[in-house]
Amino acid sequence: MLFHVEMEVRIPHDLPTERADTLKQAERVRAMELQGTGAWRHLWRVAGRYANVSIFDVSGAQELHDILSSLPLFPFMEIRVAPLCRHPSSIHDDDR
Ligand SMILES: O=C(O)C[C@H]1C=CC(=O)O1
Repeated sequence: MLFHVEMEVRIPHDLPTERADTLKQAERVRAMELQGTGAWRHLWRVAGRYANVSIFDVSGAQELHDILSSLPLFPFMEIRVAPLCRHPSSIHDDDR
């Protein structure tokens, strides 16, 4: 099942830089792992914002929640999720 996910990162200004950098590095490693498994199918930076737009391909809402809530930056992210289904006019075979 596909989900459109938008993540906005809001790291508090009083979080020590070292801690923030460690979390960002851990997030990067985890994001790359999840892309490798196919669960995190697409990842784009939103221009001009510390935000991304992503497509997740997971079994359902519970798996998506488990993945998102275990991300290192999860405590500092505002996340919006939209479930996706196939568009009848899509010409792409992998839109499901
Ligand atoms: O930078 C972000 O958008 C937040 C997060 C998502 C992937 C990653 O590496 O960090």
